[in-house]
Amino acid sequence: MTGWLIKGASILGRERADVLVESGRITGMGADLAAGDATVVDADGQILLPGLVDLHTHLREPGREDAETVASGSRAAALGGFTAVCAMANTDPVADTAGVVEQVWSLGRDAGLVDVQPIGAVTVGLAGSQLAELGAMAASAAKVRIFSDDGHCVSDPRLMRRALEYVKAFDGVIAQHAEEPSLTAGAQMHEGAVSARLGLAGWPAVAEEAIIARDALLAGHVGSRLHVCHVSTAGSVEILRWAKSKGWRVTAEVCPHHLLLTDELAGSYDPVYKVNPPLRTADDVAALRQGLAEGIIDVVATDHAPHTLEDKECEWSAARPGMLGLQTALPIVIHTMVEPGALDWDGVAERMSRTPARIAGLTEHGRDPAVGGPANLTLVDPAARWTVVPSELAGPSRNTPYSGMTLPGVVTATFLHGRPTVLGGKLTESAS
Ligand SMILES: NC(=O)N[C@@H](CC(=O)O)C(=O)O
Ligand SMILES: [Zn+2]
Ligand SMILES: [Zn+2]
Repeated sequence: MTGWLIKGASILGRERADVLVESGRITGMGADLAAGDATVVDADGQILLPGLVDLHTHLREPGREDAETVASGSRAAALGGFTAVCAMANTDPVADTAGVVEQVWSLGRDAGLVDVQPIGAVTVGLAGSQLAELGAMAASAAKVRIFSDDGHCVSDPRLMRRALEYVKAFDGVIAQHAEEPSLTAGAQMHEGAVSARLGLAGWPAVAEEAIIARDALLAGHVGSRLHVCHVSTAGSVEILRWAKSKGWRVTAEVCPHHLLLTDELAGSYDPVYKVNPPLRTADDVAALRQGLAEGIIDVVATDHAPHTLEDKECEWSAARPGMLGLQTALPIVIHTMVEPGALDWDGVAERMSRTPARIAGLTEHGRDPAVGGPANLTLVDPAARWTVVPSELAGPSRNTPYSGMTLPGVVTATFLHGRPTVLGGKLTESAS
């Protein structure tokens, strides 16, 4: 098998080097490497990053293949520069048994565009009353390490405690959708001045913050790992700061949409802006950016949540919450964090590759380009701009909130285990 010579890329925004990729590994790095039999990829002016890793992706299979499949979501992921995604468990049937997580895992392997790491449900059927077979999922071929009832909160504190205790045996982590359900009954958007003006029922910040505080205390108490999904409020950042100061094993993610968009958009009554947790205020956006820059928020995760036209193009209250995210995540991070100077390219690698890989236990991902290391790589042209056209995105769903926006950063190539899944900004022949 001949290899690939990535020529002249800036490695994590620093020195320029040629990178030779052969048989899945990086076999050479340095100035002016000879191409030999390898195919040259001109990377002048481009940034080479470790392949991006998403801790929070909804692939909808099994059950809602009309919105997304493992294969279509894998295409979106590769185009977005991802080499690994963690597939959320809120499918139909729910990924709460070894059988379902193994099915998702093997569908990912068949698609072959990104490593699909299934997340297992915490409770049977996401119903919140009985622990799922966590041990069987961990021992399965899918080797599940992250468990989440995402879409629902594990709201019973005793059950949450037991789940945290249980996963310690295999260094697992509970990823919590932090939403106290009794405070969000009927909620349609962020509770605040805009919801009062629009007359829509609100989702108060405290519904998120109360659960994060409780779960941080529980994780500290039992010495286990907690990961907080889609943090969306300034108060949550303060609670995380406090939890980390205690030395507790708490990590957190923020979604690109919460780094850019605000609750004012609900005034359009366009359900494309409906999401859980909801878009918050400009002050929250500023605090989330600051928290991400400081590392109080450890990672960016997409919460890629495809929905069909029927589920989105209806009245606001009937629409499902969630937005597409895989193909726009890196551009939104460049726009909100890199261009304003809040994060450099090493910071992007840390928040979108190294740390998510470590949290998920994916040892072949999240590693900086180095000779002998795995060739899971993303090449991005930071100067190029593109305009988001929903119909041009991968997959059957169209629910992007960025339609018509021109964003910085084009993923020109993605390499998965040494094989390009994307070249010239397009899925490779063998990959499409
Ligand atoms: N984020 C959302 O608004 N929706 C997610 C569920 C979730 O992440 O809570 C979905 O599955 O559609
Ligand atoms: Zn959620
Ligand atoms: Zn989600």
